[in-house]
Amino acid sequence: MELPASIGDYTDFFCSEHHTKNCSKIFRGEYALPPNWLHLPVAYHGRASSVVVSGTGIRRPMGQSFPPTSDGKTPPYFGPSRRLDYELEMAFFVGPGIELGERITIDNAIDHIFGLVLMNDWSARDIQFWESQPLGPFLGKNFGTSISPWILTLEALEPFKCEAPNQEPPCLPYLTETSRFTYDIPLEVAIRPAGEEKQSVVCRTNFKYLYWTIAQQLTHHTVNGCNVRTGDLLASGTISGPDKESWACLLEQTSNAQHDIVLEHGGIRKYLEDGDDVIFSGCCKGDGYCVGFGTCSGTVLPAS
Ligand SMILES: O=C(O)/C=C/C(=O)CC(=O)CC(=O)O
Ligand SMILES: [Ca+2]
Ligand SMILES: [Mg+2]
Repeated sequence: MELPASIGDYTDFFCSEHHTKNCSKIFRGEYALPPNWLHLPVAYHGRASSVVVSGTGIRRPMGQSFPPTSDGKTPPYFGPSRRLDYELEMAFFVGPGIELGERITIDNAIDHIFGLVLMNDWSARDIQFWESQPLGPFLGKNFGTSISPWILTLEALEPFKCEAPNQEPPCLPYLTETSRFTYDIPLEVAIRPAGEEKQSVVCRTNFKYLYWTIAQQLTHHTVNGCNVRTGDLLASGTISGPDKESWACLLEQTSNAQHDIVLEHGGIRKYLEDGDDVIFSGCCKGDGYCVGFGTCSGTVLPAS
Protein backbone atom coordinates (compact mmCIF):
# COMPACT_ATOMS: atom_id res chain seq x y z
CA MET A 1 0.00 0.00 0.00
CA GLU A 2 1.09 3.55 -0.65
CA LEU A 3 -0.03 6.90 0.69
CA PRO A 4 -2.96 8.11 -1.43
CA ALA A 5 -1.28 11.48 -2.06
CA SER A 6 1.98 13.27 -1.62
CA ILE A 7 1.26 15.34 1.51
CA GLY A 8 2.90 18.75 1.56
CA ASP A 9 1.40 20.03 4.80
CA TYR A 10 -0.60 18.50 7.61
CA THR A 11 -2.76 20.34 10.18
CA ASP A 12 -4.60 18.82 13.13
CA PHE A 13 -7.77 20.48 14.49
CA PHE A 14 -9.41 20.01 17.91
CA CYS A 15 -13.12 19.84 16.89
CA SER A 16 -14.69 17.56 19.49
CA GLU A 17 -16.17 19.43 22.42
CA HIS A 18 -16.14 16.25 24.53
CA HIS A 19 -12.48 15.50 23.78
CA THR A 20 -11.47 19.08 24.50
CA LYS A 21 -13.23 19.14 27.88
CA ASN A 22 -11.95 15.67 28.86
CA CYS A 23 -8.36 16.67 27.96
CA SER A 24 -8.67 19.94 29.89
CA LYS A 25 -9.80 18.05 32.96
CA ILE A 26 -6.98 15.50 32.72
CA PHE A 27 -4.14 17.85 31.72
CA ARG A 28 -5.17 21.07 33.49
CA GLY A 29 -7.67 20.01 36.16
CA GLU A 30 -10.70 21.89 34.85
CA TYR A 31 -13.57 20.36 32.80
CA ALA A 32 -13.99 23.40 30.53
CA LEU A 33 -13.43 24.76 27.04
CA PRO A 34 -10.67 27.33 26.41
CA PRO A 35 -12.16 30.84 25.89
CA ASN A 36 -11.56 30.80 22.11
CA TRP A 37 -12.95 27.30 21.49
CA LEU A 38 -16.58 28.15 20.63
CA HIS A 39 -15.44 30.96 18.31
CA LEU A 40 -12.87 29.26 16.09
CA PRO A 41 -11.69 25.74 15.22
CA VAL A 42 -8.46 25.43 17.25
CA ALA A 43 -5.56 23.67 15.50
CA TYR A 44 -1.79 23.16 15.37
CA HIS A 45 0.52 22.51 12.43
CA GLY A 46 1.57 18.87 12.45
CA ARG A 47 4.36 17.16 10.54
CA ALA A 48 3.75 15.79 7.04
CA SER A 49 6.99 13.75 6.71
CA SER A 50 5.88 11.18 9.29
CA VAL A 51 2.37 10.55 7.93
CA VAL A 52 2.36 6.86 6.90
CA VAL A 53 -0.11 4.53 5.24
CA SER A 54 -2.15 1.97 7.18
CA GLY A 55 -0.18 -1.21 7.90
CA THR A 56 3.09 0.60 8.63
CA GLY A 57 4.53 -0.35 12.05
CA ILE A 58 4.79 2.48 14.59
CA ARG A 59 7.98 2.53 16.66
CA ARG A 60 7.44 3.45 20.32
CA PRO A 61 9.12 6.84 20.58
CA MET A 62 12.03 7.73 22.85
CA GLY A 63 11.82 11.06 24.57
CA GLN A 64 11.96 13.27 27.58
CA SER A 65 9.26 13.06 30.23
CA PHE A 66 8.59 14.30 33.71
CA PRO A 67 7.62 11.86 36.50
CA PRO A 68 3.82 12.14 36.80
CA THR A 69 3.79 11.73 40.59
CA SER A 70 6.75 14.01 41.19
CA ASP A 71 6.74 16.66 43.91
CA GLY A 72 7.93 19.06 41.21
CA LYS A 73 11.59 18.77 42.22
CA THR A 74 12.44 15.42 40.56
CA PRO A 75 14.28 16.03 37.27
CA PRO A 76 12.93 14.86 33.91
CA TYR A 77 14.10 11.50 32.55
CA PHE A 78 14.78 10.06 29.08
CA GLY A 79 13.50 6.74 27.73
CA PRO A 80 10.82 4.94 25.74
CA SER A 81 7.36 6.48 26.11
CA ARG A 82 5.35 4.68 28.81
CA ARG A 83 2.09 6.29 27.76
CA LEU A 84 1.64 5.53 24.08
CA ASP A 85 -1.87 6.26 22.82
CA TYR A 86 -3.96 6.39 19.66
CA GLU A 87 -6.35 9.15 18.64
CA LEU A 88 -9.23 8.21 16.35
CA GLU A 89 -9.61 10.99 13.80
CA MET A 90 -10.68 11.58 10.22
CA ALA A 91 -8.87 13.88 7.83
CA PHE A 92 -9.63 15.46 4.47
CA PHE A 93 -7.41 16.07 1.48
CA VAL A 94 -7.42 19.48 -0.16
CA GLY A 95 -8.41 19.25 -3.84
CA PRO A 96 -7.87 22.56 -5.68
CA GLY A 97 -5.52 24.77 -3.64
CA ILE A 98 -5.20 28.55 -3.41
CA GLU A 99 -2.32 31.00 -3.71
CA LEU A 100 -0.69 32.77 -0.77
CA GLY A 101 -2.77 35.84 0.09
CA GLU A 102 -6.05 34.35 -1.17
CA ARG A 103 -8.87 33.06 1.05
CA ILE A 104 -11.37 30.23 0.77
CA THR A 105 -14.85 31.40 1.74
CA ILE A 106 -17.35 29.38 3.73
CA ASP A 107 -19.68 29.10 0.71
CA ASN A 108 -17.11 27.54 -1.60
CA ALA A 109 -14.99 25.59 0.92
CA ILE A 110 -16.55 22.25 -0.05
CA ASP A 111 -15.35 22.73 -3.66
CA HIS A 112 -11.76 22.67 -2.33
CA ILE A 113 -12.18 19.37 -0.43
CA PHE A 114 -11.45 16.14 -2.31
CA GLY A 115 -12.38 13.46 0.23
CA LEU A 116 -11.87 11.86 3.61
CA VAL A 117 -9.64 9.20 5.18
CA LEU A 118 -9.38 7.57 8.61
CA MET A 119 -6.44 8.82 10.65
CA ASN A 120 -4.58 7.75 13.79
CA ASP A 121 -2.72 10.60 15.46
CA TRP A 122 -0.47 8.38 17.60
CA SER A 123 0.38 10.33 20.74
CA ALA A 124 2.95 9.76 23.51
CA ARG A 125 1.13 11.33 26.44
CA ASP A 126 4.12 11.47 28.81
CA ILE A 127 6.28 13.27 26.23
CA GLN A 128 3.37 15.49 25.16
CA PHE A 129 2.47 16.50 28.70
CA TRP A 130 6.00 17.64 29.53
CA GLU A 131 6.83 19.44 26.27
CA SER A 132 3.63 21.13 25.17
CA GLN A 133 3.59 24.32 27.26
CA PRO A 134 3.63 26.92 25.80
CA LEU A 135 3.84 26.00 22.10
CA GLY A 136 1.68 22.87 21.81
CA PRO A 137 2.23 19.37 20.41
CA PHE A 138 5.69 18.50 19.05
CA LEU A 139 7.69 15.27 19.56
CA GLY A 140 4.85 13.63 21.48
CA LYS A 141 2.90 13.44 18.22
CA ASN A 142 5.20 13.75 15.20
CA PHE A 143 6.80 10.28 15.39
CA GLY A 144 3.96 8.77 13.32
CA THR A 145 0.49 9.47 11.99
CA SER A 146 -1.35 6.72 10.09
CA ILE A 147 -4.02 7.17 7.41
CA SER A 148 -6.20 4.71 5.52
CA PRO A 149 -5.15 4.07 1.91
CA TRP A 150 -8.51 4.85 0.30
CA ILE A 151 -9.91 8.36 0.02
CA LEU A 152 -13.71 8.51 0.04
CA THR A 153 -14.74 11.47 -2.09
CA LEU A 154 -17.43 13.86 -0.86
CA GLU A 155 -19.57 12.63 -3.78
CA ALA A 156 -19.47 9.09 -2.35
CA LEU A 157 -20.44 10.46 1.06
CA GLU A 158 -23.34 12.57 -0.26
CA PRO A 159 -26.06 10.05 0.84
CA PHE A 160 -24.74 10.21 4.40
CA LYS A 161 -24.98 13.96 4.86
CA CYS A 162 -26.66 15.03 8.10
CA GLU A 163 -27.15 18.17 10.15
CA ALA A 164 -24.14 19.40 12.09
CA PRO A 165 -24.55 20.30 15.79
CA ASN A 166 -26.14 23.66 16.51
CA GLN A 167 -23.58 26.35 17.35
CA GLU A 168 -24.24 28.56 20.35
CA PRO A 169 -23.08 31.29 20.53
CA PRO A 170 -23.31 31.84 16.77
CA CYS A 171 -19.88 32.12 15.15
CA LEU A 172 -18.54 35.14 13.25
CA PRO A 173 -19.98 35.73 9.76
CA TYR A 174 -16.90 34.38 7.92
CA LEU A 175 -17.55 30.98 9.57
CA THR A 176 -21.35 31.03 9.32
CA GLU A 177 -22.75 28.41 6.94
CA THR A 178 -25.97 28.92 5.02
CA SER A 179 -26.56 25.19 5.04
CA ARG A 180 -24.71 23.54 7.87
CA PHE A 181 -24.03 19.82 7.37
CA THR A 182 -21.66 17.02 8.25
CA TYR A 183 -21.59 13.26 7.60
CA ASP A 184 -23.00 10.33 9.55
CA ILE A 185 -19.97 8.01 9.69
CA PRO A 186 -19.98 5.32 12.42
CA LEU A 187 -16.41 4.64 13.54
CA GLU A 188 -14.74 1.95 15.65
CA VAL A 189 -11.40 1.33 17.33
CA ALA A 190 -10.20 -2.20 18.04
CA ILE A 191 -7.04 -3.49 19.70
CA ARG A 192 -5.51 -6.85 18.80
CA PRO A 193 -2.75 -7.75 21.26
CA ALA A 194 0.33 -9.59 19.93
CA GLY A 195 -0.38 -13.28 19.32
CA GLU A 196 -4.18 -12.89 19.62
CA GLU A 197 -6.42 -13.80 16.73
CA LYS A 198 -9.39 -11.77 17.86
CA GLN A 199 -9.60 -8.04 18.13
CA SER A 200 -11.43 -6.22 20.93
CA VAL A 201 -13.54 -3.18 20.13
CA VAL A 202 -12.67 -0.43 22.61
CA CYS A 203 -14.50 2.58 21.12
CA ARG A 204 -17.60 3.27 19.05
CA THR A 205 -18.16 6.85 17.93
CA ASN A 206 -19.38 8.93 14.97
CA PHE A 207 -17.92 11.70 12.81
CA LYS A 208 -21.19 13.63 13.16
CA TYR A 209 -20.40 14.56 16.80
CA LEU A 210 -17.82 17.17 15.75
CA TYR A 211 -18.74 20.78 16.53
CA TRP A 212 -16.75 22.36 13.68
CA THR A 213 -17.40 21.19 10.11
CA ILE A 214 -14.80 20.50 7.43
CA ALA A 215 -15.98 23.64 5.58
CA GLN A 216 -15.36 25.75 8.70
CA GLN A 217 -11.94 24.16 9.25
CA LEU A 218 -10.73 24.93 5.74
CA THR A 219 -12.23 28.44 5.73
CA HIS A 220 -10.61 29.30 9.03
CA HIS A 221 -7.25 27.86 7.93
CA THR A 222 -7.07 30.31 5.00
CA VAL A 223 -8.76 33.37 6.55
CA ASN A 224 -5.39 35.05 7.10
CA GLY A 225 -4.20 34.42 3.54
CA CYS A 226 -2.45 31.12 4.31
CA ASN A 227 -2.24 29.14 1.08
CA VAL A 228 -3.22 25.48 0.86
CA ARG A 229 -2.07 23.08 -1.83
CA THR A 230 -3.51 20.00 -3.46
CA GLY A 231 -2.72 17.02 -1.21
CA ASP A 232 -2.59 18.98 2.04
CA LEU A 233 -4.09 16.94 4.88
CA LEU A 234 -6.41 18.58 7.43
CA ALA A 235 -7.44 16.38 10.35
CA SER A 236 -10.51 16.70 12.57
CA GLY A 237 -8.96 16.04 15.97
CA THR A 238 -10.01 13.17 18.18
CA ILE A 239 -13.64 12.21 17.54
CA SER A 240 -15.01 11.70 21.05
CA GLY A 241 -18.74 11.74 21.66
CA PRO A 242 -20.84 12.26 24.78
CA ASP A 243 -20.62 8.79 26.36
CA LYS A 244 -17.62 6.90 27.62
CA GLU A 245 -17.80 4.22 24.91
CA SER A 246 -17.28 6.98 22.33
CA TRP A 247 -14.18 8.50 23.93
CA ALA A 248 -11.67 8.06 21.17
CA CYS A 249 -8.28 7.73 22.91
CA LEU A 250 -6.93 5.87 25.95
CA LEU A 251 -6.05 9.15 27.68
CA GLU A 252 -9.79 9.73 28.07
CA GLN A 253 -10.88 6.13 28.57
CA THR A 254 -8.38 5.45 31.39
CA SER A 255 -8.16 9.05 32.69
CA ASN A 256 -4.45 9.03 31.88
CA ALA A 257 -3.71 5.58 33.38
CA GLN A 258 -5.76 6.12 36.54
CA HIS A 259 -7.73 2.99 35.70
CA ASP A 260 -7.78 0.07 33.25
CA ILE A 261 -9.91 -0.79 30.30
CA VAL A 262 -10.75 -4.46 29.94
CA LEU A 263 -10.36 -5.99 26.47
CA GLU A 264 -13.23 -8.21 25.21
CA HIS A 265 -10.95 -11.18 24.61
CA GLY A 266 -8.84 -10.87 27.72
CA GLY A 267 -6.20 -8.48 28.96
CA ILE A 268 -6.29 -4.99 30.35
CA ARG A 269 -4.74 -1.77 29.14
CA LYS A 270 -3.89 1.62 30.59
CA TYR A 271 -1.90 2.54 27.48
CA LEU A 272 -0.69 0.60 24.43
CA GLU A 273 1.77 -2.26 24.75
CA ASP A 274 4.40 -3.38 22.26
CA GLY A 275 2.84 -5.71 19.70
CA ASP A 276 -0.64 -4.19 19.99
CA ASP A 277 -2.30 -3.78 16.62
CA VAL A 278 -4.64 -0.76 16.67
CA ILE A 279 -7.34 -0.97 14.02
CA PHE A 280 -9.70 1.86 13.05
CA SER A 281 -12.65 1.22 10.78
CA GLY A 282 -15.46 3.33 9.42
CA CYS A 283 -18.47 2.38 7.38
CA CYS A 284 -21.52 4.38 6.27
CA LYS A 285 -24.58 2.17 6.18
CA GLY A 286 -27.00 2.68 3.30
CA ASP A 287 -30.07 0.62 2.47
CA GLY A 288 -28.56 -2.79 1.74
CA TYR A 289 -25.07 -1.47 1.14
CA CYS A 290 -22.16 0.02 3.00
CA VAL A 291 -19.65 2.65 1.92
CA GLY A 292 -16.48 1.80 3.78
CA PHE A 293 -13.16 3.45 4.46
CA GLY A 294 -11.50 0.07 4.97
CA THR A 295 -9.16 0.13 7.95
CA CYS A 296 -6.41 2.31 9.29
CA SER A 297 -4.13 0.07 11.33
CA GLY A 298 -0.67 0.00 12.82
CA THR A 299 1.26 -2.31 15.14
CA VAL A 300 3.28 -0.88 18.01
CA LEU A 301 6.96 -1.82 17.58
CA PRO A 302 9.35 -1.79 20.56
CA ALA A 303 11.49 1.30 21.08
CA SER A 304 14.96 1.12 19.57
O1 LIG B 1 -5.60 19.44 25.59
C1 LIG B 1 -4.43 19.33 25.20
O2 LIG B 1 -3.47 19.90 25.72
C2 LIG B 1 -4.09 18.49 24.02
C3 LIG B 1 -4.93 17.64 23.51
C4 LIG B 1 -4.57 16.81 22.34
O3 LIG B 1 -3.69 15.95 22.32
C5 LIG B 1 -5.44 17.08 21.22
C6 LIG B 1 -5.03 16.98 19.80
O4 LIG B 1 -4.08 16.38 19.28
C7 LIG B 1 -6.13 17.47 18.93
C8 LIG B 1 -7.19 16.41 18.85
O5 LIG B 1 -6.84 15.29 18.51
O6 LIG B 1 -8.38 16.71 19.06
CA1 LIG C 1 -4.86 14.78 17.43
MG1 LIG D 1 0.63 11.50 16.04
